[in-house]
Amino acid sequence: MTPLIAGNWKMNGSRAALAELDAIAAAAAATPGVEVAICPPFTLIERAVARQPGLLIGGQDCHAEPHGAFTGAVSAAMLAEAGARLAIVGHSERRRDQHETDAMVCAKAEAAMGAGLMTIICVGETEAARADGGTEAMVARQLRGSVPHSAGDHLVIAYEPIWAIGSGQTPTVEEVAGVHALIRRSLAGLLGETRAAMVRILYGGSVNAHNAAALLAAPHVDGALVGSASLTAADFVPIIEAAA
Ligand SMILES: O=C(CO)COP(=O)(O)O
Repeated sequence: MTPLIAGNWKMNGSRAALAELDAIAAAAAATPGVEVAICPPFTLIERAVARQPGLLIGGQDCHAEPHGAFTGAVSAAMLAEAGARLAIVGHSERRRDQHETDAMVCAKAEAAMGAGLMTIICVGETEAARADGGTEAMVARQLRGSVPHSAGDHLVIAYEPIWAIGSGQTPTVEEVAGVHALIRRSLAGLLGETRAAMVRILYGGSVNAHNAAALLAAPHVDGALVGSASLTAADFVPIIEAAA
């Protein structure tokens, strides 16, 4: 399986920051065995695609409906028309701040796949669930609710423990391997063994140049979803290289 290293710029970046894509694209071209994606804010997608057409450029969200009276929202088809080839849905920051439920995330994922976009569905436990030993139950429940039954090879899952995002803390490599194995088993139950085997499962949460190699070497870790360390080529390129 080709590893995927995806950067989520969140609400960061500017036209000037797109200059970082040049060195990122060069690193991606030099490591053909690794797929590299950047998800900038919506407003930068077209320029990012124009600047580096070889990179996979994506959106950080999409609406479940194709069009209509949804002020502030962007549909999956609009992302695709802007040149995006993937979409992140169900990021924990949107589940928290926009109150997105599993059902809403599932509808967004269906819309994104319907528009032909590679679709990264994010799951991950809260700190409280982890403290109670509830990590696997929470992740399995999110998968059951968020993964469309029709999902095929466009599907990517990102396991992002909420407490690890932006905190500098990560689970141990063994813990990550355990949750990724659970995700693979859950997907097999939802989609069947054959389709589940094709789904890339990314780890996200405080991935950096120092911890990437160990995390990416864990079983069932097929790439990374990177936040702050994707904002500059200096931080992101070593993570791409660690996946090679
Ligand atoms: O939320 C994340 C990516 O989607 C992870 O963010 P950080 O890499 O900044 O912890």
